[in-house]
Amino acid sequence: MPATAPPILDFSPFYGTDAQAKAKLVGDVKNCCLHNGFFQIVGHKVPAELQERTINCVKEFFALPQELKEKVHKNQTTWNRGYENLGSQILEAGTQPDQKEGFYIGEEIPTTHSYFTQKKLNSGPNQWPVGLADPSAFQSTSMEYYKAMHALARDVLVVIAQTLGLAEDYFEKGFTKDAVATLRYLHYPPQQKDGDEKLKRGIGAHTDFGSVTLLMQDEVDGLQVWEKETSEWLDVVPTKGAYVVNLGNMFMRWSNDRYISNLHRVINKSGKERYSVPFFYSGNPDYVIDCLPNCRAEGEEKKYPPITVEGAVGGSYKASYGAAEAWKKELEGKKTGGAEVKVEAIAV
Ligand SMILES: O=C(O)CCC(=O)C(=O)O
Ligand SMILES: [Fe+2]
Repeated sequence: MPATAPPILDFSPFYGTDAQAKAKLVGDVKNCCLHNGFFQIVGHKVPAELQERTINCVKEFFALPQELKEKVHKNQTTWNRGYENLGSQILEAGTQPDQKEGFYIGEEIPTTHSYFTQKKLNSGPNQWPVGLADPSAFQSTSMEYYKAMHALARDVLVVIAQTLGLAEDYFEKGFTKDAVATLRYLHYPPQQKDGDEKLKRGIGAHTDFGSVTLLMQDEVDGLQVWEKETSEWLDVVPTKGAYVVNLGNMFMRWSNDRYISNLHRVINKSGKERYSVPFFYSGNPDYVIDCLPNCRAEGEEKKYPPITVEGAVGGSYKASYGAAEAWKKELEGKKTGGAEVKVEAIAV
């Protein structure tokens, strides 16, 4: 059978009473988690109208004059909220900086909150742009969508718990309490059709850092998922209203590598502007990630020592920005005849 992009699963049985349909959903999700940790869902409860309003916010923000975007630059915070220029991150060693610009949003955490004072995982106040038609609508829509993503992530985790034979509320007992998550608005300008595919990426091949990612794509394609069985990149053709769901590195570690955090990338060769909205669910920063039950055969050792969510997610994040800085220094070095800086392989 030819390899296909992540299957589209109907999530609606999760909200219904049909036990057989629920069991099928759990079985399908399990197969995907074992295969490459990627699936797509329709039949969720996020209103299409809210998705559309959110995508409109994304487009309006990136259409702002550059100086207005830079007024809310994320470098003005140490907690990574706000605008990020094109080319700020390298997610694939050996490629040029990623051809995307972004805007980061998270929980509105006041500077008096312990998450802020203890510098927990990107926690702090958001930065909100000015110059939009209705700045307060941008803010309220963004936060409404952010909350809807939290709810959907928790529902997906209930199903994932069941795929491992765990109680439905397994993750709700601590992991999802006061959980940290990041919503990211992304814009990928069109890349030249004859561009060097090997070196230019919208986002270089990478795996995500956290537990689960929920991605809304607009109608322009470009996302590809690595298929290890056939060694090829499979296009994830956008399906209106669907979420691409994938497991991140922390979940893979948590499951003793039973479930997969898989490589994916974006190359925007469509000739059109591409927009997407990933939501990265990290979890409670103090929660300790230690091999989940039912993830080891009799007598099999744990592969990893326990680590907090903060420890697992925080480190990978820093590495990907360090690589882009190193690349820029290397260029400068070449121009001035200075010493070359080697771009390190990135552990993401
Ligand atoms: O834009 C996309 O389709 C994918 C984005 C992504 O993989 C990421 O931000 O980690
Ligand atoms: Fe990703």
